[in-house]
Amino acid sequence: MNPSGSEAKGKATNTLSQEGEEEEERGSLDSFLKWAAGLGVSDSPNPSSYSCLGHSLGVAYFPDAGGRGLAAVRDITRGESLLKVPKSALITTHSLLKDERLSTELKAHPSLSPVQVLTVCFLYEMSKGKASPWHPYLLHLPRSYGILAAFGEFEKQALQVDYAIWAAQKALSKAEYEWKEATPLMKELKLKPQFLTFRAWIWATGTISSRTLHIPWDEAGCLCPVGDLFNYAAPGEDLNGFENVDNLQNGYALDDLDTQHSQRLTDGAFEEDAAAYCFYAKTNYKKGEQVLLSYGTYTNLELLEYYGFLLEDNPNEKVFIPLEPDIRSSSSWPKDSLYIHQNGRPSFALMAALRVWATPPYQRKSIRHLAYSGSQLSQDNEISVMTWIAKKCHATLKSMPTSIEDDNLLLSFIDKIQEFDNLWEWGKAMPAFGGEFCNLLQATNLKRNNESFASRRAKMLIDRWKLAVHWRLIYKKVLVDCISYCTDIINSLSSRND
Ligand SMILES: C[S@@+](CC[C@H](N)C(=O)[O-])C[C@H]1O[C@@H](n2cnc3c(N)ncnc32)[C@H](O)[C@@H]1O
Repeated sequence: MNPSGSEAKGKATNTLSQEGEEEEERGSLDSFLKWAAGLGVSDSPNPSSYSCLGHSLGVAYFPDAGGRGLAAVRDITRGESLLKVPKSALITTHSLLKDERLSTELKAHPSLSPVQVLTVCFLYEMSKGKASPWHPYLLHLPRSYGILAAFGEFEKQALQVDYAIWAAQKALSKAEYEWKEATPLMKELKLKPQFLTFRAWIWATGTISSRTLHIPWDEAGCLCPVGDLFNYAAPGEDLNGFENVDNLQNGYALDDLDTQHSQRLTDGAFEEDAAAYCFYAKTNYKKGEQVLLSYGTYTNLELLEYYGFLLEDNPNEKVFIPLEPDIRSSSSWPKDSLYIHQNGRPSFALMAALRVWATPPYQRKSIRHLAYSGSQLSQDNEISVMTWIAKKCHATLKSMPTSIEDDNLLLSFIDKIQEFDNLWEWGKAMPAFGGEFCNLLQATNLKRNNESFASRRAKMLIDRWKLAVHWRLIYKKVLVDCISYCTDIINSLSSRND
């Protein structure tokens, strides 16, 4: 272990393409960790001025789980204190407003939201370059974000599902609106031209949304040097055991347990007594393992929106299928409670709403309380609900432009895409995706004679495309699992009549 704690060995692995980036970054990383130690950040009860890491944690690369992150440099026991970041080291709107010019100019723009203000302050510091007191921190921030607001038309359409496309459009419109509103202030502050662009704004908002931690005194949150190097693990995995076919049929489903398991969703919090952001181990870790933080419960679409990644197995995933308006009007369940869980099981509310809807209107009033308490109404009712869901999932899958097999193939091609020097060569290799390929060409705006995927812009676009394809693939897999689940229930109920 490097004494600075900037490099952890063990289970972390590197890819070849990352090595160059790492080499480039290592210099700034060591000085960043030393700078943070100077601010009192430490993973040890006996802080060192040389590096803030090395006692419990070290920076390492996990290509399949978040890229750069923090690894255990020794065996760690659940509940142990891992890292403390003093209040004075947190980057908040308040700390940034110590800059007099910023503070004065801001007074003339009272309508900007707290997050807009933090974004402007952040870009202002970026624009100051080495003159910013936060320069060592700003230098090591990742340069690209695949957040939903960054999705162009091509990536949006690649999501294939209306509500996801709509969410991407909404994120983009919101970002555009907020950027335009904040631009006069940024001009008055004389930010360098590259920090005035919409691209810079998207990057800054992506950085802020994916790295800020909650603090009680500012709703925009804080940037937390070193504390923001923890990658994410979804909370709630341990609850999967609660749900099985029996208790679902009796009406108990994961969403009802949310209040129980939300008691401790995060493993880091600001502690007034310590005047520091404090991080604790949520589980036991072996030396070399990645230490993860649960930022909160998010569906994959929300993870894409705020963090720019998604999880293949996300216990908090919610998949929505198109529902006829009279299903919603026949019950009072909120729209966002009517979904399918990651394991293919319909949510409690979706089952209750469909049980009522599948009952003749004149009987609904008398059975509603039973359905709302999660009970099956009758065998016939249950079979018709399960049949309806299975058919709906099937029709939804059929209406999508590509199948699960297509998407799996496409994902493996996207992984290999960098091996092709030439876009047209790649296009020939995968005629099955002709339409999507043409759209990619248009989106990258690359001409026949300028065919490389090597440009940073093309690479970022392909990363976002991959995220979109991955998202729709997970969506489809959940529908397939839901069909199997409904079919099993139908078969089991029907066999009772035999
Ligand atoms: C707070 S930062 C974590 C540190 C970050 N990896 C870095 O290099 O600075 C959050 C970002 O890390 C990445 N990330 C975190 N957890 C992840 C995971 N489980 N899978 C993929 N990416 C993840 C995403 O890009 C996310 O926006």
